[in-house]
Amino acid sequence: MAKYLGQLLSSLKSLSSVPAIRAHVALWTGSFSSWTHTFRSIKTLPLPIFPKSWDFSQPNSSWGPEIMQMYEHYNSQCEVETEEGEKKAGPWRRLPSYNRSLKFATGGVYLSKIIQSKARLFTRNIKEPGAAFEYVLFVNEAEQRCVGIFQAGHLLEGPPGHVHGGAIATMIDTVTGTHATFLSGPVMTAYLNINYRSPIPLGSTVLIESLMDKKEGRKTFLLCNVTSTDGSKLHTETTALFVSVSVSNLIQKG
Ligand SMILES: CCCCCCCCCCCCCCCC(=O)SCCNC(=O)CCNC(=O)[C@H](O)C(C)(C)COP(=O)(O)OP(=O)(O)OC[C@H]1O[C@@H](n2cnc3c(N)ncnc32)[C@H](O)[C@@H]1OP(=O)(O)O
Repeated sequence: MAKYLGQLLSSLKSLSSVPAIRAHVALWTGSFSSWTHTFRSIKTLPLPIFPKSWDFSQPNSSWGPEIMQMYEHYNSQCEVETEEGEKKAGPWRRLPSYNRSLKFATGGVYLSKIIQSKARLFTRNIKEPGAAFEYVLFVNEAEQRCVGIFQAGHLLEGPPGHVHGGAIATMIDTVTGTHATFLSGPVMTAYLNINYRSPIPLGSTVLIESLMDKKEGRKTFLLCNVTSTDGSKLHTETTALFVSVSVSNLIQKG
C-alpha cells in the first residue's frame, strides 16, 4: 500500500507541472504555499480539464425557498460593485464541491488503479436531488469564518421526522474540515465534541457556522454552531480540533 501511495504521490507531483491542475494536486501534496490561492484556483479552473465534473454546490430543482434565500444572501456578497461601478471580489467566496475531484485531477489514470474506482465523497453520493445532503459552503477570509447552508433530505432520518445525529455530525465535519483546510492546509479531524441541543426537522434548512478559535503549531481549533436560518434556534454546539498532516504522514500511517 505504501509503495502504491508513494507512486501516487510522485505522479501527483509530476502532474503539478500542469498549471491548471496544480490547485487540486496541492490539496494532497501540500507542496504549494498559498491555500487561499488554491481555493481561488479551483474556482477558476478551465472546464476542459474537468469535462465531467459537476459542481454540486449550485442550486438545483430540489432547493426550497429557505436554502435559496440563504444561498442568495451569501452569493450576492461574493462580488460587489465599487462606487465607480466596477465589479470586484466581495467578502464571501462560494466553494465549489465535487464528488470525485481526485479522479478528475489525474484524469482517472493513476488513482483508479490504486483507490477504488467507485469511491465518491460521502456527502455527494446520492444522485436523487434533495434526497440527502443538499448544501453549499461559503468562506470569509478576512473574518476567518465559514458557513454551510444545509437542507436535510428524507434519506437522513434518525428520530421520526428529524435528522439523524450522524448526518448532522457529517455536515459539521464537512464545514469545519473544509474551513480548517482553508486556514491550515491538509488536516485530519482529531475530535468533534458535539452538544445536541434541539432536533432538526427533516426537510428543513439550517445554518452551520464555523469560527476560528485558535492555532497552536499543527493544531487548528474551531467553534461551530448549527442554528435555524434566522438564528433563533440553536441545534448544536461544537468544538473541533484538526491536526495538520502531510501526504507522507498518511502513507506512514498506512
Ligand atoms: C480534509 C479536508 C479536505 C477539504 C478539501 C475539500 C474536499 C471535500 C471536503 C470534505 C471535508 C470533509 C472533512 C472530513 C475530515 C475527516 O473526516 S478526517 C477523517 C476522520 N479523522 C481521522 O480519521 C483521524 C484519525 N487520527 C489520526 O490520523 C491522528 O490521530 C491525527 C489526528 C492525524 C493526529 O496524529 P499525529 O499526526 O501523529 O499527531 P500527534 O503527534 O498525535 O498530535 C499532534 C498534536 O495534536 C494533539 N492531538 C491529536 N489528537 C488529539 C485528540 N483527539 N484530542 C486532543 N488533542 C489531540 C496532540 O496532543 C498533539 O498536541 P501537541 O503535543 O502538539 O500540543
